Amino acid sequence: MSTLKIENLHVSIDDREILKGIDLTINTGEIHALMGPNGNGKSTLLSAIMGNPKYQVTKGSIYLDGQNVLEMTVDERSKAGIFLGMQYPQEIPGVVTSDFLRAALNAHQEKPVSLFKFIKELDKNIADLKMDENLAHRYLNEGFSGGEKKRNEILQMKLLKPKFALLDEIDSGLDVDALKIVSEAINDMKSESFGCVMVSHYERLFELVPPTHVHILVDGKIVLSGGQELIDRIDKEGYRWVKELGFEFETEEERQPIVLGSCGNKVKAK
Ligand SMILES: Nc1ncnc2c1ncn2[C@@H]1O[C@H](COP(=O)(O)OP(=O)(O)OP(=O)(O)O)[C@@H](O)[C@H]1O
Repeated sequence: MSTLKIENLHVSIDDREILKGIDLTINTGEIHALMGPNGNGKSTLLSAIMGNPKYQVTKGSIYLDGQNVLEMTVDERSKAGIFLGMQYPQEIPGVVTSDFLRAALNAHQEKPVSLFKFIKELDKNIADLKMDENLAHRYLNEGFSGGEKKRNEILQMKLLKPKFALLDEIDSGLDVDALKIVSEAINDMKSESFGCVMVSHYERLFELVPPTHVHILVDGKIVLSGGQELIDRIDKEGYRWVKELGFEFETEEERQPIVLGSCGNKVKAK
């Protein structure tokens, strides 16, 4: 089993503090849902774990099986088994998608993958994801539709086989059929050597890929952790009730998220 452990993480962008003390432990074999109102720091958390230099870690730690992730470069994090499926995948004109995928795969292995094996695996995954095979011969994400970009992120995940996938609104832009295909692809990855954090605003993704843990992030802090009952309540009532619980964090102990019982009541108050 592998563990990604985040403790008291504070992250700023241009000197504005966005994350204000995140504690989150993800083990392989677990699927964590991360929800929260717009602009409260969910993508910031995933980008900081992946090492985007725009996001400055000012306090706290991230460890992967005892290795200090904050001391690693982005490609070292990727080689160590962390993968980010981006909310807004970048278009890279001039870089052919299949060349990019092969280079990424080779960077993760001691010996380069043979062209035959790579093409076989690429073709299989493209077929599984019901992608247009011409996409692999086009420049990376250039002119791809929103849904094609998201499937391309999942294609990368399937080829790289990370220990931990951080999927940022992977469901946005997907039509109902594509959402089922992508969900199946995530479910196929499930194993004792794969863990996942999925950010989404919508219950549907979590119906198709049921999470083992659910967290709500408000104003840079994980304020509630629980199970499916949190998703159901957010779907019915939005976030107002979460904000009305009122959160102030003055001590380390208070910073621990509240855990809700199955009926949605607090079982461990701050
Ligand atoms: N590159 C950036 N430059 C400046 N501000 C940023 C940048 N990235 C994020 N922010 C700001 O940080 C805050 C948190 O943004 P973030 O994208 O993490 O929120 P989120 O919870 O993922 O929101 P959403 O649900 O809308 O995707 C927002 O106020 C956002 O404007």
